[in-house]
Amino acid sequence: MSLAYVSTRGEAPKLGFADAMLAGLARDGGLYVPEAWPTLSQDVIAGFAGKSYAEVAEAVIAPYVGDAIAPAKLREMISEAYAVFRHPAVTPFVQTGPNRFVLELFHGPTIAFKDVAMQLLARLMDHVLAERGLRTTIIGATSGDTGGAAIEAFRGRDRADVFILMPHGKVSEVQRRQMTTAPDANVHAIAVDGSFDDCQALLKAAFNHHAFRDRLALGGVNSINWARVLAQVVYYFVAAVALGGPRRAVDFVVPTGNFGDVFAGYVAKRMGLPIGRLVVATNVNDILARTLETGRYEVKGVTPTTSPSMDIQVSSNFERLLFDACGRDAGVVRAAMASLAQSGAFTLNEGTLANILAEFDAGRADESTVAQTIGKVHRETGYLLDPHTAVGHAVADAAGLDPATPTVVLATAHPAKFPDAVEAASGVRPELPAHLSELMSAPERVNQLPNDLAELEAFVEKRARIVQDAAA
Ligand SMILES: Cc1ncc(COP(=O)(O)O)c(C=O)c1O
Ligand SMILES: N[C@@H](CCOP(=O)(O)O)C(=O)O
Repeated sequence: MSLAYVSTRGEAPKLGFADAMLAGLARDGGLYVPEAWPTLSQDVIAGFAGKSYAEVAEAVIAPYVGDAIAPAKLREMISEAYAVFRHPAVTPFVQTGPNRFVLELFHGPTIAFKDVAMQLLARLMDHVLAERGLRTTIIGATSGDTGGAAIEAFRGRDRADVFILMPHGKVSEVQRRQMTTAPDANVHAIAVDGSFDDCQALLKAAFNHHAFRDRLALGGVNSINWARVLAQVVYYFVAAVALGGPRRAVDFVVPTGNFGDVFAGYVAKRMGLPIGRLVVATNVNDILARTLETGRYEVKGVTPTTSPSMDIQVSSNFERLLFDACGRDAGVVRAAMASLAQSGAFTLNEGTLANILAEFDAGRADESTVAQTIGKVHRETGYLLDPHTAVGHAVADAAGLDPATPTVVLATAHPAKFPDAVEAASGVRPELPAHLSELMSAPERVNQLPNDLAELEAFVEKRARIVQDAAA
């Protein structure tokens, strides 16, 4: 049997795994979550020691998939997805201090952690679409990394057209080129005049326009899609077990923007993984740190930083945490989201905030701290952090964590994605891995659009093959 998935806003139909994955956003604007958290026994978790990444992935993911995909097919897709990674461990560690470990999540094709989930998601979606004889039109929003990973994972696939919205002029050159140099006809990079939050709002508005959504069979590859978050749960198990779990707890510090990655850590904990603290690390765009300090989630303007992928104010997956932390009362979530839409803020009640603080800590790192951290870690260990990982490393330094507990900082991007910031902080210009050697000279193809839903919809309608098929 497949688990049922419910919307955080309680007004969309319950779906099985495959339908929730194809739906992306729930029809009531909410996010799908499993009706209950599957758990793994401590013996099963202990048994992950010595297993390959793909084997652990199968054990963690299968309970969420149930009979929606045949087990042998699921195993095959997982094995293929992680075979494309350039490191045999898929997500190896580097030690940067006593009991401090950096978990490198950037050995996939686009050298950011998004590949870990996207390589699997593309295969899962393709499989389900092929079984059903369907096509999808994917709209994605990116602050820099999701877009490149999605384009790489879906390019050339016959069943999906992909439209990626990026904030014009606000991603790094490497990130932009990863989105604009794919020659495949089924992928479209769109530079929007606005911020990532504008891109994500456009995406959600397109999904909430049901006539458009249905005509185009819209699909999502952002962390609004439950399957994206699910695939990210795996590396928490892999990392914790490598450091002695489940016999001892491990703390995780997670560079955070849209709250998908750290929410995946929360899911791992709900499943039975002994995680000590989950630390939300933000740059100066610190809505999440402020929310945990004050109980008030309040959107302010976005400040550009050297960690542009985390220049986010409206942090989509916080809605999933809110749903759990308020006792899964969809009415509370609806009220909070209505208040957010109306006044740009909502306030958590005491019990909900206490439930969140029981699991999470938070901290922020400003720009000079990020630069100092890159320089210091490089001087002391020879290791180059990217600016997003440096946010995590700096927050870990200040978080007051128990020194006897291993701390894992998630390394979410390769430093060569942000060479200017890394060079300025360390004096060393990081080189792109060899497989990206053509990237900086390949011709670019990009479309520019205003921050306007009607224009976006017209652009997509004109190019999506699903519309052309229907007209033929
Ligand atoms: C390099 C990098 N680090 C951290 C984050 C933040 O992750 P999340 O949005 O899952 O919180 C992102 C964007 O998602 C990113 O691209
Ligand atoms: N930082 C992300 C923003 C989108 O996050 P997602 O996890 O919801 O896809 C990016 O790099 O695009």
